[in-house]
Amino acid sequence: MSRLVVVSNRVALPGQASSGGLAVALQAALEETGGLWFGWSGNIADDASGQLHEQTAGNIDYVTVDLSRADHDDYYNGFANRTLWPLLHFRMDLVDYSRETWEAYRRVNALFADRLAPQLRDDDVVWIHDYHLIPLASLLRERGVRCKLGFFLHVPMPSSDILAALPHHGLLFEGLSAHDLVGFQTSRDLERFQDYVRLFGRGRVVEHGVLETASGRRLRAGAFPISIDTAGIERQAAAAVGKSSFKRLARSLSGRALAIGVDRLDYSKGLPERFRAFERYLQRYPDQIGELTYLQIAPVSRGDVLEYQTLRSELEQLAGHINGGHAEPDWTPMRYVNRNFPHASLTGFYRLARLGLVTPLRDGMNLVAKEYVAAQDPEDPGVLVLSSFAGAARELDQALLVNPYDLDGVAAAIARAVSMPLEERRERWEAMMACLRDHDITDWRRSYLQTLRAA
Ligand SMILES: O=P(O)(O)OC[C@H]1O[C@H](O[C@H]2O[C@H](CO)[C@@H](O)[C@H](O)[C@H]2O)[C@H](O)[C@@H](O)[C@@H]1O
Ligand SMILES: O=c1ccn([C@@H]2O[C@H](COP(=O)(O)OP(=O)(O)O)[C@@H](O)[C@H]2O)c(=O)[nH]1
Repeated sequence: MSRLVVVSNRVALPGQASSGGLAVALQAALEETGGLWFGWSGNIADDASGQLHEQTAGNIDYVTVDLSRADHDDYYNGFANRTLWPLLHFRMDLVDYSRETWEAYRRVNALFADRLAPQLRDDDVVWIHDYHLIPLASLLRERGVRCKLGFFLHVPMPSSDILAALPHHGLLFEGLSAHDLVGFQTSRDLERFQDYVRLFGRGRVVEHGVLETASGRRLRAGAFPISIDTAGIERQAAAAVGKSSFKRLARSLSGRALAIGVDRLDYSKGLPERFRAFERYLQRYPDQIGELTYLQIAPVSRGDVLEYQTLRSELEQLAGHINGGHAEPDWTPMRYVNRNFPHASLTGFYRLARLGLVTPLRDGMNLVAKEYVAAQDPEDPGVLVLSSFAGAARELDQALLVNPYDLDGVAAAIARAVSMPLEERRERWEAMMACLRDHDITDWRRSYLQTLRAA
């Protein structure tokens, strides 16, 4: 069997806490097959980019690259997270484009190609991940790499009119054609990409899932919804009940129900809207006052980026406002925590929560939604309130689906979840769990790699 080489900006190095879905999912996928994981080391070097680090843990070899402060600022904080991230999440109002950060993005991709190419063998299968590394495959081909190259986009693919607003969009997205397979989270993302190729990319859709570029090269494209280690999360959640973190949280609730949200502190996650919807729930359902405590875990993410700093201040203000206006001497409606928790604790928190609140404005998939479902007690499962704009909503359609912009609708879903009878909770949970058992992380990895190998 050929070696699997995974390439991503974020690498879950052994012993490091990581709160992003990509790192969590790739760790699980690589543990099954072994292979090489290549990406950014997480270090910011004083002088130049490019220092390599190598280590091995279990069946995974890690090769990572340091970035200089300037490259990190312009490539990661800049073009990746202030240009592409908002663009791909339908937020043109937040897109900040400059030629300087675009050049840095290309420079860092070229650096990755320079460092990775000598490590590759012709029979490797290379799987490149996400918007940070769109040009990498064409740069590897320029360096003589001949092995299979696949790409997976973890974030949404927006409408082609939005993509076309990006200067140099042609140059950027044509780079995808150097792959043998391009994967998306949902069939909607795939359809929107095909529209782009047809309308703006000077290419054509030969048939659904087969594209021909302007230069005549053919590639495959498909939808491969990412998932979780369903059985592992089930086991972890059942075991978490005996842990002190679970018991402390349970005791602190004094018999009240718990609603939980777990999100990186990111504007795509719809946190201000969710906080406001929770306040709307407190205002509209006075008979339920004091019955539900809302815990929001929101580890700080991309904290050097202005928009994320502004969001953090906004959320602190909102949480203070909601608690100031609605708390009782013996009860605080919401708890807002900026710490990162390991899965061993999180899965217990999910299980304790009667209600999982996952209401992003846009999200490629959202693994938290899937983890919340997998962590439930089959005898007494909680209810998932899920945004229709998360990729996960395509599969978890037995959740209470909401429009995160509709605060009254989200408030009503919270009230409904609090009082939902056990029988209905079980029915909904069983349907969602059946889907997660059939489509877990192993299924995702296998179906993508089988398609890539056959492409
Ligand atoms: O690496 P960071 O900048 O710290 O950000 C964390 C990750 O965020 C994004 O995750 C996406 O991937 C998840 C798994 O497929 C998906 O469920 C979620 O909807 C996406 O937002 C980002 O795409 C990753 O590259 C980051 O590592
Ligand atoms: O304190 C935390 C917060 C989040 N996560 C994990 O980070 C991932 C978040 O992935 P998701 O797809 O929901 O969103 P992303 O952050 O990748 O956009 C999930 O596996 C969470 O369990 C974690 O381990 N600890």
